[in-house]
Parts: sequence; C-alpha cells; structure tokens
Amino acid sequence: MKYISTRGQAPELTFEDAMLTGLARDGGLYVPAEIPQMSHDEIAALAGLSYEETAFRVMRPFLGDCFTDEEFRAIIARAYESFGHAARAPLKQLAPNHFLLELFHGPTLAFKDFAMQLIGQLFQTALERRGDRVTIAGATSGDTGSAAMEAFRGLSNVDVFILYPHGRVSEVQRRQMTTPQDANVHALAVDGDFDDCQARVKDMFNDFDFRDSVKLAGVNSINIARVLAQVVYYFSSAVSLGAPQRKVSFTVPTGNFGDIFAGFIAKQMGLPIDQLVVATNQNDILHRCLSGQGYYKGDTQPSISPSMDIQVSSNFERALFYAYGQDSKAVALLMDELKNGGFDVSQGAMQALAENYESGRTSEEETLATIKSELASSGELICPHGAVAVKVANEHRKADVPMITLATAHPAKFPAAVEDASGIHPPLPPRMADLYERPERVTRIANDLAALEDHIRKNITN
Ligand SMILES: Cc1ncc(COP(=O)(O)O)c(C=O)c1O
Ligand SMILES: N[C@@H](CCOP(=O)(O)O)C(=O)O
Repeated sequence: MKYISTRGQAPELTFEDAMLTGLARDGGLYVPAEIPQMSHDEIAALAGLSYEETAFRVMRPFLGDCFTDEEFRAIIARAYESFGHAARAPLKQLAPNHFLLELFHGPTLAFKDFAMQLIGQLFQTALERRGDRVTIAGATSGDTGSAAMEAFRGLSNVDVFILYPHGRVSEVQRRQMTTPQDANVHALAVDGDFDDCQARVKDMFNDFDFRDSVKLAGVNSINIARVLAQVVYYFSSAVSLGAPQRKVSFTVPTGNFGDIFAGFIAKQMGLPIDQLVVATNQNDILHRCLSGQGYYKGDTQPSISPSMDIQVSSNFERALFYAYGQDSKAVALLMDELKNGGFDVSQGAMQALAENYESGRTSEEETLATIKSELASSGELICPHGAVAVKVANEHRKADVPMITLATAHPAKFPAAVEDASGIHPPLPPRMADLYERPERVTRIANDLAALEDHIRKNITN
C-alpha cells in the first residue's frame, strides 16, 4: 500500500512513513494510491462486532505490512480502553430515521480522540522500533490541541507544540490545553486566528532546514492516518442501522474537511452512503463553494461553534484531488491561486463534488434555536457544532433513509453557548471537575514564523 501526494511532486511513501511525515514535501497531502475495497459480505460481517474489531478490519488494508496484525490489535485495544462508553461511538435516536452519533466519549470529549488516541500508539510503536524521536507541531481551533496533548503527553520520544488562536477558543478548550503539566507538551497562544495557526504550521513544514533539524511531524488532519482512523465510525454506525443491506446518510459539522472526507473514503471503500452532507456555521466558505460560488476566502467571524471557524479548509485539497480526477497539476495550480484569495472550480470538478457532497449553513441564531428545540423534542443536549449539523440534516434528510448526524463534541466543552440556548449548564465529567482550579501553563506568541520556530527549538525537551 503506497501513499501519493495531491500535488504529485513528493515521493510515494508507506503508511508508516506517510504518518510520520505529515505534510508532503511538495506542500500537498498524502492520499492512498488506491482505496481498498470492502465487499458486501465483508461489510455485513461487521454486524455485532466490537468497535475495536471493526477498526481492525476497516483500517488493516491501509497499513500494508508496516505493523503486524498482533501489534495493530494491541494498539487498537490500548487506544480505546480509556473511552467512557462501551460502544465507543454510540447512536442515539433523535426522531424517526434521524440518529446522533456520539463521538465525545474519549478522554478530551471530542471526536478527535478517536484518531489521536490511535495515532499516539502508532507513533510510539514506530518511533521505538526506529530508535527515533519527533517534534509535533499542531494547529487547533480548540479540540485537536487537547486531544494531541492527551495522546502524546509524557512520551520520551515526542515533543508537542500546539498553536491555538488567542481568545478564540472556549475556556474549557483552553484549560484542557494549558493545564497538562507534562514537560513535553507546550501550549502556544498565537495572536491570530486558526487559519494563521494552520498556515504557520504548514510554513514550518515547508522550511526544510527547520523541518529536518527538529524532525517535524504533524497530527492535524493533514496526517492521512488521522483521517483513516475516522473512517471506522462511518462503518460501525452504518452497519448498526442495517448497512450494507440498506443505505444510510451522514451529516457532518465541517471545518477542516477531515471528518467528512473520512466519510468519502468509507463510501469509496464500498459503504452504501446515500448522502454526505457538509454542515457549516456562519464561516460558510465550503457551503458557498459547494453551491457553485467558487472558493474565496473572507474574514473569519468568531462563532459559538469556534472549532469550525475556518476559511482555509485543509482537506478540501484532498476532495479537489478526487474531483479533478487525481490531476495533481490542477490541484497545485488551485492551491497557488488560493494564496491570492481563492479560485473557481471547473464545471467537471463541480459535478464530481455534487455527486459526493451536499451542503448547508447554520447561522448563530439557528444554532441556539436548534439546541433548544432538540432538547425539547428528543431530550438530547447537543453542543453548538452538533447543533449546526442537526439543523442542516433536518433540511436534507429523506424519510426513507436513516440520517446519522455526527455529534463531534460534548456540550460541556461549550457551557456558555449551551446554557444561553437551553438554560442548562452542562457539567464536566467528574474526572475533569477540577479543571478550573488547575494551574495554567501557556506562552503568548506573535503570529510570526521565526518567533515560533525559535521558541520550538529552545523548548524541545526530548
Ligand atoms: C467539535 C468539532 N466539530 C467539528 C469540527 C470540524 O471537523 P473537520 O475539521 O474535520 O471538518 C471540529 C474541528 O475539526 C471540531 O472540533
Ligand atoms: N477543529 C479543529 C481544527 C483542526 O482540525 P484538524 O482535524 O485538521 O486537526 C480543532 O479543533 O483544532
């Protein structure tokens, strides 16, 4: 199994090398050279299996011979043992044929834990075997950061530097990143927005002297291993609702396009997915693009679903790669145009996108109203990101096809917005009850590549 870059100018890599590399050296993103297929019978055989066994069967073909079956099973078992729900990703019914997929039972209360806990174990095994170490740089709008710190904290062969936009994450999200006391995890509050943080991380990867000297690695969804780990819950949830005998649909609250792209991979593997619906908040660049208005950056408007306050949606590059028939030159040109503000998508590529994705947008008022109305109708208290998706799902779902809406974070991560909408203050789980008393450790830093690289060089502990 080989991995190729969306921009066509980087070496082909194995799964393990693609995982440890993060961003391709031509600035592109790695994708599998071929997407493995699962037959109708193989998908049907997932019924009744544990989440861990489903993860093994769905992900195994992507790994090639990088990890033995025994190693991979042990890694999966360790990755999910700390989850607070036996099913790992349980489904709750909201209405006839409408289900919520709860992806927030991991250690940091967001869907990021599904992939991050797994790749933490994969990194550790690979690095120990190689006798090597890495420096991870990650950008976060709130959830990736704490999930990465939790997955890698205390490890002797990894340092983790997380860039988050100062003042633009919820207090719970911030404290989850600033309170771990392990010396190898570092929170950096950047004077900028998430797109600035993500751009600086990509700049670090494109500065080969820095990249090579600190052995830079990435755990954002630029890392293909992150995306592949998220494919699993599309299979587990669809099968529990009757796939492959019947089709299902998904609505996904979307920012960096990693989660919905995992759904696209599941569909390409053979999972019978009817609709894949992209749900955006008021930062609706993806919805505008999928509606035929081109991909043009605007100013990011801070919202009550801050994790999706994104203009440069990293994995959309992967979606474009497939929509342009794997034409890496065309993708490279579009990404150059993006540096100058944006680009139009060709008619053929628009058609290909339309065959795979639908989209919708939810305003701030609609998000608050959905939290309130869902509590009244189904009794579920949902976080603002899930609420963005529930509203869009209700506009798109068909009466005869089950719609699975992804609940990507626990409401307790966004208590102010949830209380504003519902009158209920969602409590943190008991193991985090003292989060507000824990001492914070954070470095405020300019949105400046040289300053960031200097800080990282000076603070590597391993
Ligand atoms: C809670 C939450 N929901 C949704 C998203 C959007 O997911 P993606 O960036 O994979 O589109 C994010 C950020 O990634 C998030 O943290
Ligand atoms: N919403 C994300 C943004 C980064 O996304 P990623 O999936 O590329 O890591 C966050 O919470 O940090």
